[in-house]
Amino acid sequence: MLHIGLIREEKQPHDNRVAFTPQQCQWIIKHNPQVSFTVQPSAWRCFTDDEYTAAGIPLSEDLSHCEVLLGIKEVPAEKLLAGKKYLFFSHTRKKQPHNKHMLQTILQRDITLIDYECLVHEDGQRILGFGFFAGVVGAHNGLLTYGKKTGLYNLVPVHRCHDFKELINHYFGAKLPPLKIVITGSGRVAAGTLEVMGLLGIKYIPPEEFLINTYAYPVYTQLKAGELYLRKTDKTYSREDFHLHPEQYDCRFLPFVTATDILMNGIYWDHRIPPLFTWNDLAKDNFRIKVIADITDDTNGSIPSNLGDSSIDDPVYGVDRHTRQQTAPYLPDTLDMMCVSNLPNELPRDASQYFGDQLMKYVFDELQRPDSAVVYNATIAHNGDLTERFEYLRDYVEE
Ligand SMILES: NC(=O)c1ccc[n+]([C@@H]2O[C@H](COP(=O)([O-])OP(=O)(O)OC[C@H]3O[C@@H](n4cnc5c(N)ncnc54)[C@H](O)[C@@H]3O)[C@@H](O)[C@H]2O)c1
Repeated sequence: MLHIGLIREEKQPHDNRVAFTPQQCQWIIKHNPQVSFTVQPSAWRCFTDDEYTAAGIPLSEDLSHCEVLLGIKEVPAEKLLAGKKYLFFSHTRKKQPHNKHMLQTILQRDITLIDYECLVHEDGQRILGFGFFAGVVGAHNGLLTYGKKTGLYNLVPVHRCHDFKELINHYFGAKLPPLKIVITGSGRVAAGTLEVMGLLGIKYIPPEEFLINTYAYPVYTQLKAGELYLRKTDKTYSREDFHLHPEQYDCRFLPFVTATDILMNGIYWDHRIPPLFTWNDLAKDNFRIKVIADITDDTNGSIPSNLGDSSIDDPVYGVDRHTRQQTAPYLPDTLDMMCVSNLPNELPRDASQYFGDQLMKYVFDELQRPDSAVVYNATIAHNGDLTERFEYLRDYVEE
């Protein structure tokens, strides 16, 4: 038998997502009679204890009989059970200082830690992630903010909806004014934003036409890395080369600041990649963008006016384009920034189901194979010792 426990999220503030929904647990047990689930009760999980009970999944505070424990966020050190195999997002692989004590405890307690973030397909693409629903919520929030700012229309906040289906119902009959939206990126976040464009019937326009034309209806364009960056020396773009040497590329976004009302930013970014525009560009009269949904969300990162995270309850702040200071949002001359860092928590039931689907399809069988390379490559600690791939964390845990 394989006993799997779904742990309660204990990190503050409490996360409301879960690795498997009640229906997914039910489905797995039906098709894998050798597997059992136990769920630790939780008052803040997006699926209630009663929903698990109704699906025939037992609840128990005590998970000591489970070999595998599934969570989402980091587990507080004092809650870690010795000798268990844990899967969660540990945020330790970049030696994050705030998680050092947790990893030290994992090693002391002979725990095996498999990090979701390190589970990748053969081509290096990540198997698990919440980006799609971050994109959905981010795009919605960008549109909602623009509606509030201009007073032209109203949208309901996503977290007031029970789930994505209810959100889609709100879209029936929604009529948006003519507005121009730029979406950046081509990953899961971008896919989520495109979903919202499709649901609202916002029309795609190729970038070169978007730049010069005006439209009587809402439109969007998408800028992928190939359209955003050019190598300084020969004005070409090669994906492989860009990933290796992004500092050798210029960003070509600038013309779009004069032709765009809402920017939905979903690119991959690190500090070597040039920002989309500068503070000086922002202060110019021809800067047209009124709202930025910065889903990528790096403080002073790809968007210089990202002055830090906002929250689901208070998602938008204004930025004065001249003083560079944070202000109240929705003022006539502010640039309004939506910089929520945990967007999928606004649609936790759908985000959890999507996550669980990927986990079921691509990880579940691997977990039961003793020689799985996919699992091995994501195993940071095995029975209380760092694995070879993660040996580079030794100085971090021994500091
Ligand atoms: N605000 C939120 O709640 C939230 C939630 C999820 C993700 N995010 C952020 O959104 C951004 C995009 O996430 P995603 O899920 O779409 O990512 P993804 O992994 O699905 O896609 C990233 C894109 O960037 C490209 N890329 C990958 N490595 C790269 C490199 N080294 N250099 C340049 N490009 C590279 C990939 O080819 C892909 O097109 C990330 O910064 C992520 O942290 C934010």
